[in-house]
Amino acid sequence: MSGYLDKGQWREGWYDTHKTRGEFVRTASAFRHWITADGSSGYPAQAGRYHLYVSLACPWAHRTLIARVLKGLEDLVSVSVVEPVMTQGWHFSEALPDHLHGFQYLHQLYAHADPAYSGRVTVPVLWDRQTHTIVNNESSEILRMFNEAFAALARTGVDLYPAGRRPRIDEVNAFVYDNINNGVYRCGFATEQGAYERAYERLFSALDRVESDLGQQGWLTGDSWTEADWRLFTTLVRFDAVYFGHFKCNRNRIEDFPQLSRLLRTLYQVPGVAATVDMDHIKRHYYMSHTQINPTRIVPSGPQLKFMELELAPSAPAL
Ligand SMILES: N[C@@H](CCC(=O)N[C@@H](CS)C(=O)NCC(=O)O)C(=O)O
Repeated sequence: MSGYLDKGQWREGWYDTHKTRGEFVRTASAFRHWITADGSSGYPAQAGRYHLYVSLACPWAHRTLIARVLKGLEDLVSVSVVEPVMTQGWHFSEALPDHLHGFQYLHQLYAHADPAYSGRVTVPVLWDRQTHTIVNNESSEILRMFNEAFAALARTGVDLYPAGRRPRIDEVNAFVYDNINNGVYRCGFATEQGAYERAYERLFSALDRVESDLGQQGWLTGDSWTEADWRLFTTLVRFDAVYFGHFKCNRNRIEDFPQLSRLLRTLYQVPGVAATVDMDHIKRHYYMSHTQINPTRIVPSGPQLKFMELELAPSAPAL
């Protein structure tokens, strides 16, 4: 079961959708410090200083793991992975330990950063070994920091947010976030029929629009991928296995959209990316953690996912 911290104390509980007429409204991330190349923010980009906490199930955390791999930051930024099924929220185990503090629960990390913290305990979390605090727990910002602040230290010259395309990337990100990334959650976590139906219409009309745009230009913002494509990818990769059934996003599968499934297959093939996709964590997390949606906690055996059956390029490294 999930919950939240109330002045540093753990409490069980889910999002209260009564106040919002059955609609799921995501809360804003609380830690918003910024790592810079020159350290003027107090958080300089340095090898070995920062530690990333992720769930392999979570699409927001997934963006940061992908950026870490594409930039080649594996030796610079270390990682701990939480267990996929929630008990007192995200937690660790012998198999998946907290490499830095040996905590049992992620909420202990939040309370360690701020003993009076009130709010949800979410992944991803970027931790600073030097100041012993959470630098940032907002995935879109961690992604940008990995891209920009670490550029000089990175193993690759990949630029996920090229200067000339920023306005277009920002525009696409806003549309994809509101309607698709968060849109699937709005369907799945709706607690009234009307709220669900509105979310469903909005989600599929957005997918139709992206499908048609992709037919014109190949990638979301031009002739090569950027962070905008990767931010869509983490939702596409979970869609047929989880959102279609568990979140009732079932007008079509991604497999039924020629352009969206092409994008999914192509991005999945980029070296290093397949190792960041853990379908077992993804399925177990959603089907076993959201007992308000799936009380039996049975994890479906299917579907067969064609994009995962393709042979990978031999250079793909492990996570
Ligand atoms: N705005 C955050 C959202 C992160 C988020 O909602 N993560 C989910 C997992 S997919 C989480 O940790 N939820 C736990 C909870 O809300 O209790 C981000 O993008 O980093």
